[in-house]
Amino acid sequence: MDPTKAPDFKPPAKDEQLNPPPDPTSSIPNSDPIIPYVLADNNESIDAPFNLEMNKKIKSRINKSSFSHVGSSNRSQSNHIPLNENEFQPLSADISSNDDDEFSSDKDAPTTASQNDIRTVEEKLKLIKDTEEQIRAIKIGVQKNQIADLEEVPHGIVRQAKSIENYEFPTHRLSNKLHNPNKLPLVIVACGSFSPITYLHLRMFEMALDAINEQTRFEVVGGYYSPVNDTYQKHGLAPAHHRVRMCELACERTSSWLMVDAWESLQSSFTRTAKVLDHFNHEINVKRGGIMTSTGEKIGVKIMLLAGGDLIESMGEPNVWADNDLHHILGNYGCLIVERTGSDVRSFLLSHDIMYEHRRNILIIKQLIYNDISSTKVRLFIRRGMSVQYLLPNSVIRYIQEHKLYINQSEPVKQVMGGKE
Ligand SMILES: Nc1ncnc2c1ncn2[C@@H]1O[C@H](COP(=O)(O)OP(=O)(O)OP(=O)(O)O)[C@@H](O)[C@H]1O
Ligand SMILES: NC(=O)c1ccc[n+]([C@@H]2O[C@H](COP(=O)(O)O)[C@@H](O)[C@H]2O)c1
Repeated sequence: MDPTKAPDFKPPAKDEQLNPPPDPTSSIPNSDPIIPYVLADNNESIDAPFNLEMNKKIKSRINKSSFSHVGSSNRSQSNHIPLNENEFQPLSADISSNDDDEFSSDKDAPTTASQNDIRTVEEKLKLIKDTEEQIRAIKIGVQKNQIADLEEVPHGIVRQAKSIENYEFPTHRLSNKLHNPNKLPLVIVACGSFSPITYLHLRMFEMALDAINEQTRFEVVGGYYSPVNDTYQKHGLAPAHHRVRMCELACERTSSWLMVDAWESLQSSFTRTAKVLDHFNHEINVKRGGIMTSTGEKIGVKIMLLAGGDLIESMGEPNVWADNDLHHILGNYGCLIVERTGSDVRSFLLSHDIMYEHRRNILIIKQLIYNDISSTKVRLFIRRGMSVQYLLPNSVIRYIQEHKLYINQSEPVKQVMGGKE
């Protein structure tokens, strides 16, 4: 739990620079904050549907900005990640009341656009509407990928290497292409112990997926677990290669979009979460050049940290996270926070200066069906010979049994009873 106990942990100094600094080749794509606001959500419930009026304005802006770029040299360089703000779709926050005037005057007096352009705009809007309707029609009911016959996925596929020399970034479920022309790509990364991974950890991603689809203009193109390194001093950590493998078994046979990345676990020491996210940015945006849009252009993928309320609250504890790291994580990437039973994440965000500063890049996800499966309790049940059926996937239970994990450990009563160390 306490990274200050990690062998290489140095207490953060004020204004400390990232040490070592992030890979200089790893430039963060200039991706927009997510919407809607979290604290300033205009009294709307967090699970309110996407604001249609705002959506219309954004679409209108998209059309305008794409027209303004037609023929520009930037646009024709199809292989670069847009780092120039002008090349991105507008922020909801950028759409001011002046824009409202601009939009209404466009409607009344299209003085600058030719008739041809207007037809193209209308056609384009119709295309967007049709695509959205199609997507909406497909999205009603249980999704095909949710009922994929995952039991058919072959057993025994090991994707992650056990040493950094043989490491390869997993991309077998990372989409190559954005499906929705109105959305921006997003990869979700969950950092944690996963000792062992449970159905709660799997559900967290599904909850995040629903929230992103409903409330933001991002399209999820991949999801990753990044199990923490063995040097992270936490009770109950099984060796990293077992935790990676259990995550892999859980993903391969229960999900059609989740993957496990062993990079963090294969490092020689504890890697701060800010650097782990830099690694994902490097692999996805720098090395792969982002993702293809429906128009064949490559754009940067936004990367966000997925975490539970307890992890976020640890950001307020002294000496656990460096301020610079928090600015880096929340400012350049962003955070999806799954509310944990009994924790008041909104009040915490309000009280935490750095979080509040980056609140537009943070989305709180309400658990509509509360799930509080705890890895600590699962380990306890295993030690006591009790059933853990239906708390975690069978393949993971089988693996724990085969490798005799968690049977000879003891953990402080305080941790088992719910008080984190
Ligand atoms: N009940 C929960 N609700 C929401 N998020 C949770 C819950 N339990 C765990 N998480 C989140 O899951 C991620 C991975 O958790 P991690 O495995 O590090 O701890 P844990 O699940 O609390 O396990 P342990 O019991 O070993 O402490 C973290 O972001 C954590 O906040
Ligand atoms: N300074 C940091 O980067 C920092 C501090 C505390 C926890 N973490 C990360 O949070 C995750 C979960 O931690 P816990 O299991 O202790 O809640 C781990 O992946 C850990 O690496 C990072």
